[in-house]
Amino acid sequence: MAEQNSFFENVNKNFDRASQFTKWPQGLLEQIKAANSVLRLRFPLKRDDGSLEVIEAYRVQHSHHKTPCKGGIRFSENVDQDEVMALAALMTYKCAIVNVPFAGGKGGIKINPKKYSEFELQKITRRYTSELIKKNFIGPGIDVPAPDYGTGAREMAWILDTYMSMNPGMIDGAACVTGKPVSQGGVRGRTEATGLGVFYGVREVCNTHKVMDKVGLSLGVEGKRVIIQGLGNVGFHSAKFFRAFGAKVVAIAEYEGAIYSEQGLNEEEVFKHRKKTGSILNFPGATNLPSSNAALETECDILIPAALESVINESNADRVKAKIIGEAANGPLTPEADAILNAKGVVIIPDMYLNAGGVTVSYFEWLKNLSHVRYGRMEKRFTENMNKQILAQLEDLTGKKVSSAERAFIEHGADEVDLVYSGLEETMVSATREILEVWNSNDAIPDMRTAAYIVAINKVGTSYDELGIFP
Ligand SMILES: NC(=O)c1ccc[n+]([C@@H]2O[C@H](COP(=O)([O-])OP(=O)(O)OC[C@H]3O[C@@H](n4cnc5c(N)ncnc54)[C@H](O)[C@@H]3O)[C@@H](O)[C@H]2O)c1
Repeated sequence: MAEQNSFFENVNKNFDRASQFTKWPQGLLEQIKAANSVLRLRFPLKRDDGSLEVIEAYRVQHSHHKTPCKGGIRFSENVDQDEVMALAALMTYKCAIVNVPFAGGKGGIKINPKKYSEFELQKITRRYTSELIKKNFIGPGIDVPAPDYGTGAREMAWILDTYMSMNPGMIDGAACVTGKPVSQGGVRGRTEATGLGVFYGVREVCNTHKVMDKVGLSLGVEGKRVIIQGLGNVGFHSAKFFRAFGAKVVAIAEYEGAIYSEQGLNEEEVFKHRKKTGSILNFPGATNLPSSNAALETECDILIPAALESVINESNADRVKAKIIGEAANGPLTPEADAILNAKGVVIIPDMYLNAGGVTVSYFEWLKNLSHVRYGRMEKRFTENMNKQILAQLEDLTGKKVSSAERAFIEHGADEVDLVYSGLEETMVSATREILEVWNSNDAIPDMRTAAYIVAINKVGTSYDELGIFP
């Protein structure tokens, strides 16, 4: 097997393939690709047993064509500078595609969070935040972190508290980080946003005749057999929405193994079982697959890798049987796997926009924090009846059923979660259509990933073009 490229090289390889379909000069393309600012940190942690350990961490601001930079913070043993640069680059392209006015950033701390106590994790997070503050790598208008692999609302609250302690009285301070608990300025719907966005994006692709004819499947997600890799934040919520909208989750993989059930798995029950027993295996009514990776190679309509990068590569791509792959994780396919699967006619819905639900809803949270408004429930009481009438009239007028998010929004009034869901749905549907339109516009564009990169490069390129080059 040939030596694998690094993750950042893979991102740039995809970029280069797409850039041939754009009009931008080579120099500008090189600037768009480059990771502008890379912060490499080493700091000490005093562990609970009194010993000292050196912690390795990064924050990368990939681009500054818009501010602030935006991107999650990952806690994982695999973190290195290259990975964080790649993830930050993907954030730049992702934000451009979904028209979120941020540039890409990403952070990473090279730890396995399971090996540290809660107190130690808090110390690591707070020290990391203080380093970001000192180096001007965090702030509502500078760079705004969010959750990613291995982190969640708890860590975001620690970041907020550290930021506010070191910037007392700052009126917009809550906007320094997103994905916070709702009680700390977070927004309802952020936790499930990435998984819901994955669902909306895949559903829109599944509603497209051209794609479904190509892969030989009937229209719609209903009844489709789905496999999910990784039952974390993104995988769990993707599974939840696929099931809720009539698809069947036939297999779920975690790092310790994978389970299969032709009848379909309930992700909530699987999650509880894993919590109780410490393993996904031996779930009542399901069969254990021979290995975790076997799930990737099991027959299904839609495969959702929602764990980590490069899980589908040259060594296993030809055994993948899915007809559609929805890249919920960042970079789950290497370019070699991409080529093998494209040659087999598989439709791959690319990470750089499919998992944009998180950053889209983070944008809503950031706006909420800056505007100091509360997307409240007051309006709900006053508008409920009126909205029911609007719903009936809308269905009469258009002669078709309104979407579930529209229905929720209209029936229940301007509830925060409804606003978030409908905003997210509109964003994902428009982005999918824009990418499919570019893909269909030129037979030489090989796949959806290339089309998505073309959309992103054109938007970032236009920004540079209009702003001019300083000085
Ligand atoms: N959280 C977000 O809002 C968000 C947004 C955009 C993209 N993403 C991407 O989605 C992916 C998952 O992120 P997350 O936030 O859900 O992380 P998470 O930590 O909540 O969950 C990841 C899960 O994957 C499992 N896993 C790890 N290796 C595995 C393997 N080899 N096989 C099967 N399962 C494995 C882990 O045990 C964990 O349960 C990452 O690539 C991340 O960058 C996350």
